[in-house]
Amino acid sequence: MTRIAVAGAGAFGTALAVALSGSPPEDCRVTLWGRDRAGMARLAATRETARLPGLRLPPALTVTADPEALAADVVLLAVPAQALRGFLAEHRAHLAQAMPVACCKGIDLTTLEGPTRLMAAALPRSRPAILTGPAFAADIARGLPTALVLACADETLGTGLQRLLSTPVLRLYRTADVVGAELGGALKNVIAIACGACIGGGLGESARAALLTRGFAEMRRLAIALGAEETTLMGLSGLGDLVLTATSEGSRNYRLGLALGRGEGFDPGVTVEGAATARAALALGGRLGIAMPVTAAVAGLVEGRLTLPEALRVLLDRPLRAEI
Ligand SMILES: NC(=O)c1ccc[n+]([C@@H]2O[C@H](COP(=O)([O-])OP(=O)(O)OC[C@H]3O[C@@H](n4cnc5c(N)ncnc54)[C@H](O)[C@@H]3O)[C@@H](O)[C@H]2O)c1
Ligand SMILES: O=P(O)(O)OC[C@H](O)CO
Repeated sequence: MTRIAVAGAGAFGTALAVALSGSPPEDCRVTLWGRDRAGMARLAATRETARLPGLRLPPALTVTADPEALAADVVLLAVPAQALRGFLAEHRAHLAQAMPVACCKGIDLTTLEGPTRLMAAALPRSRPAILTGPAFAADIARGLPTALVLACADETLGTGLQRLLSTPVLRLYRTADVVGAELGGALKNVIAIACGACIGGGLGESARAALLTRGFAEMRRLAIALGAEETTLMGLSGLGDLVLTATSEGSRNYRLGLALGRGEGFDPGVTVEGAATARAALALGGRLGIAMPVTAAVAGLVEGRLTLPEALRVLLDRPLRAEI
């Protein structure tokens, strides 16, 4: 019997748990763990969650707030990237024997490290993996067809996880390029905020295409300098996720951008990974001497240091250059 635990009962964790328990491989049990005891008791009773309206949890899915559930064979970590370090520190003992799979997209603002480095530091005996790519939780939960990428440096473990976590409609590709997969997922959120601000500010779809493309060039530059392979960035986690997130109001990052562009407020309780990651990526770019003008504009916007017209002027006033 393989025990899969999903840690984090937000939109993505719940969607993954639902997808995996809807058609579990033989001899597999799926448990959704959340930290909020009252909330998890309510979820167990009602089988419904406000995070995914209209969804009913399948009967095969166990939900709990008991941290013992984290002592599973495979644990999918679907907590926000900025919460991952704290989560790992708090639950290190339970996770010690597990195969951890990051399911979050971001760069930790304090350490400037991605989820798999944080996992390797907290759980030194583990071989961390990451599951990422273009998919909204609501689409996965509804059983719509989606494709993600599973990255693990150990090819045997990666192949096992790919089989375990694929379903008839959730198709997993595999890569050994963990750095590329996690940076593709983290950095696309920053560019999605820029694209949302562009549309929210009435700058037009042509400007958005330019931002998306030049933002992608920036993503590739930083990721490759940090050890990623270019092909990974051209795949599902990178271009694929950027296209989804930078063009859809289903994305929270894009919606934050829309609000910034329109000069409207935005609920600070909503998980928007790109806001902190813009600052982290800018710091990494500074450390490596990599120009990141779109990321700098996003960091300036989210911190309130720049208005949209100011950010636009900075981008347009840059010296003319070759397209690389
Ligand atoms: N929602 C999506 O469509 C989607 C798709 C792909 C990837 N992701 C990624 O999944 C991650 C989680 O996003 P989400 O959409 O589930 O967000 P969410 O806001 O819906 O849920 C986050 C959950 O994490 C829990 N949490 C926060 N800090 C915690 C901590 N220290 N310990 C334990 N639990 C904690 C919260 O209580 C909440 O239940 C993000 O990195 C996001 O980029 C989301
Ligand atoms: O709602 P967002 O902006 O966090 O995007 C969700 C996923 O990352 C899309 O792949």
